[in-house]
Amino acid sequence: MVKITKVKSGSIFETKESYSRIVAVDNWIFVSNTAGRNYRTREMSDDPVEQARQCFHNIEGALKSVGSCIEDVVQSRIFIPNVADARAVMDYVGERFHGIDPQRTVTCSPLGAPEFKVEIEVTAYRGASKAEVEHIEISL
Ligand SMILES: N/C(=C/C=C/C(=O)O)C(=O)O
Repeated sequence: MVKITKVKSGSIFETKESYSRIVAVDNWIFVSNTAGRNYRTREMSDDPVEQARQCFHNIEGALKSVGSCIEDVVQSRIFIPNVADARAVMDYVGERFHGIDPQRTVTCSPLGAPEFKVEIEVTAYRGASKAEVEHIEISL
């Protein structure tokens, strides 16, 4: 029997707009597009890199709640509305994913409101961090 776990993490929108921070289907873990807001205090920095830091904090906490971790991430989608913020944000994201190397999509397109400078969505596979990984390098 498939096991499905749905996690709400404190964003007021999770209830208002009927979504989960995480839906875990057996070992596959789908994390919603996550803002750089502290959901408890409702504080959010104006600085895009600080927001990215908080996005990772939120995602890591959510993954932990289902027995997973950032090292289990296999896919990432980074949304940065302002192209001018992309270099700094992606340098930070690159540091955080160093050695994890998930699949990645980056897009510079509008988010729900102008104060959101970055949002991050990931997919993880519980236990991926402990799996044997074959690294292949090709030249295209
Ligand atoms: N994308 C999101 C926006 C939420 C903002 C907020 O709680 O103010 C999210 O993280 O779900």
